[in-house]
Amino acid sequence: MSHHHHQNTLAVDNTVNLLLLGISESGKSTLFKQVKILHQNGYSKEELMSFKITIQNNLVLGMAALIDAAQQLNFISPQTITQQGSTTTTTTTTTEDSALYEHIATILKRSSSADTLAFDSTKLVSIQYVWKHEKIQQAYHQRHSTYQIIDNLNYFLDDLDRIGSSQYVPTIDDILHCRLRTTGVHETKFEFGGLGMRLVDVGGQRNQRKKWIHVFDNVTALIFVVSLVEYNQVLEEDPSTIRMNESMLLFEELVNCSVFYDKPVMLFLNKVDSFNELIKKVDISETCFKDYSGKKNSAPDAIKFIEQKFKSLRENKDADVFTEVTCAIDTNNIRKVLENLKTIILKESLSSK
Ligand SMILES: Nc1nc2c(ncn2[C@@H]2O[C@H](COP(=O)(O)OP(=O)(O)OP(=O)(O)O)[C@@H](O)[C@H]2O)c(=O)[nH]1
Ligand SMILES: [Mg+2]
Repeated sequence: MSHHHHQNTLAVDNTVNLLLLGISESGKSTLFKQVKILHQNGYSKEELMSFKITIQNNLVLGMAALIDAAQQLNFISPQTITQQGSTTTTTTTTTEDSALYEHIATILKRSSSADTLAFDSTKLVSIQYVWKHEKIQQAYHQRHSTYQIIDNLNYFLDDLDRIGSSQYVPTIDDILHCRLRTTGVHETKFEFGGLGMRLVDVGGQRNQRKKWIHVFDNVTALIFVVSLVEYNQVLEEDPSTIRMNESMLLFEELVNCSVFYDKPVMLFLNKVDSFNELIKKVDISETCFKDYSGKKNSAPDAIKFIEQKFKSLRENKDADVFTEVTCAIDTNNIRKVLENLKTIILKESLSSK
């Protein structure tokens, strides 16, 4: 095949334009980070340090969300904490309980003027105490689907001594585990097996999606990212909607619109590591897949089912949906996934005329 054939699907400058789309927290930016690790220069010390604040915010905001959830689920009493973070309980509590509420108050304390909850090292002991507390652990492992806890909170909380130290420099693993919501449009270019690639990352929350239209020109392939644990999570923007349902609606809308109708579509079923744990506790038929009649608590069966659900949404039956089950925080996994992606892109661009 001659190079002329590439021109049909690749952009005029022979660049492969890849678009990462999907709802919030599906893992788009984590994949974007992997490209930097695998195909660009990785992270310099300065770049690693720039994540320190994000990680510390993950710690304290994550803890606050967990405390809130523990109250809502009645693991700890809700009346005891005021907005200012002081305890107001007058009921008799055990010594252990009053220690817990004091530490909670310390974590939720806001610096005098600013009203945002911020990290400072004086909160470390309290974060450690509260995280280890039995009731908080129970709340965390309840994994109830109606509250918002960032995915990898335990990763950071279990390593508090390292992360809280004044000498702390974030590692690559820390970067891959931390959570920073994307706003706006981010693009990066890299060379991969003789191909020039351009990868675009956008924010997935509802209020970010109106910006997507601006990146729909000259797309080579769509990479739609779904977090497999979404079946047990609700949207932050709209707690009455199960995330997986939002993902399916969005996928259906995108793959059937004229921009992507004939384009290669890659479906990344992400967070398989967390999914493999969750599926043991919560079956997909308990939440958004009431029609699932496969083997209960079986990861492979559930994944197959979810894959079929998504695939069936594509109206263009001449076009495939290429599925990859991924773990975006695992660099070796993403190395293989990107190899497969390249193979598919090359095959597709050759076969389309
Ligand atoms: N355990 C685990 N965590 C993951 C995986 N992929 C992403 N995460 C975590 O999930 C969280 C959200 O990932 P992001 O990449 O920021 O999600 P996003 O799709 O860019 O979200 P928006 O920018 O809001 O659209 C981060 O804390 C990631 O570390 C995975 O495969 N396994
Ligand atoms: Mg993002």
